[in-house]
Amino acid sequence: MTKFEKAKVEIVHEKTLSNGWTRLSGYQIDYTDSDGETHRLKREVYHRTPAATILLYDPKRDTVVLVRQFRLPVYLHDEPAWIIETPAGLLDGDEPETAIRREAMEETGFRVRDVRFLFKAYSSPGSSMELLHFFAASIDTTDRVSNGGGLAEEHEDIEVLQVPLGKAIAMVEQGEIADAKTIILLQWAILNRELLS
Ligand SMILES: Nc1nc2c(ncn2[C@@H]2O[C@H](COP(=O)(O)OP(=O)(O)O[C@H]3O[C@H](CO)[C@@H](O)[C@H](O)[C@@H]3O)[C@@H](O)[C@H]2O)c(=O)[nH]1
Ligand SMILES: [Mg+2]
Repeated sequence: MTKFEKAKVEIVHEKTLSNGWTRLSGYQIDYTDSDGETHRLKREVYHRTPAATILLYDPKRDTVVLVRQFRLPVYLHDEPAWIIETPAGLLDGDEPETAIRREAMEETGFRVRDVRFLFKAYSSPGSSMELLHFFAASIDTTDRVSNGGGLAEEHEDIEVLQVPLGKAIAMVEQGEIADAKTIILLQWAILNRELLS
C-alpha cells in the first residue's frame, strides 16, 4: 500500500494565460490527497515541447564538445550570461535521434556516427512540460565537417569549445558550468566513458 493509493486528479478548467513562444496555462484541478480529501488547486504549466541534448566525447583526447551562447534568463540573474552547455535543441517534430544529429551538426559542426540513447528526464517538472532526451556519442577530429555555430536565420551565435573532461568537471565545481543537463552528461561521462571508447 503506497501513500498515494487514494490520491487522484481531475482537471476542472484550463485557461491560456499567455500564448507566445511557450504557451502558459492556468489550471484548476480537483486533487484528492492521500487522506482521501479533495481540494481545488490552481496550477500554472508551461507547455514546453520535447528537446534533446548530447555528450560528444573524444576518447583519444579525453575531451568533450561544449557550446557557449547567450541565455537571457541567466542574464536576468545578473550573472555572466554566455553560458556553457552541451549541444541541445528542440525536437521540432522530429524523432529524438534525428533531432539530436541535426542539432549537433548545426551547433558544433560534428557529424555524429553511432549515437547511444541514455535516458529521458523532466528538466523542471513543477512548472514545465519539458522532457529532455539524453544521448552520448564518441567523436574524433575527422568528424568535424563544418564550423557549426548555429543557424544564422535564427540569430544563433554559438562558440564551440573542446574541453578536457577533467577540466569540465572542475568548471562545474567552480560554478563556471551551471547548466543542469550539462552537469548530468559530464557526470555520466565520468561514470561511463569507457562505453564510448
Ligand atoms: N522568437 C523567439 N525565439 C526564441 C525564444 N526562445 C528561444 N528562441 C530561439 O529558438 C531557437 C531554439 O534553439 P534550439 O537549439 O532548438 O533550443 P535551445 O534553446 O538550445 O534549447 C535547449 O536548451 C534549453 C536551455 O537549456 C532548454 O530549455 C531546451 O529545452 C533545450 O534543451 C533559438 O534559435 C533561440 O534563439 C523566444 O522566446 N522567442
Ligand atoms: Mg540549442
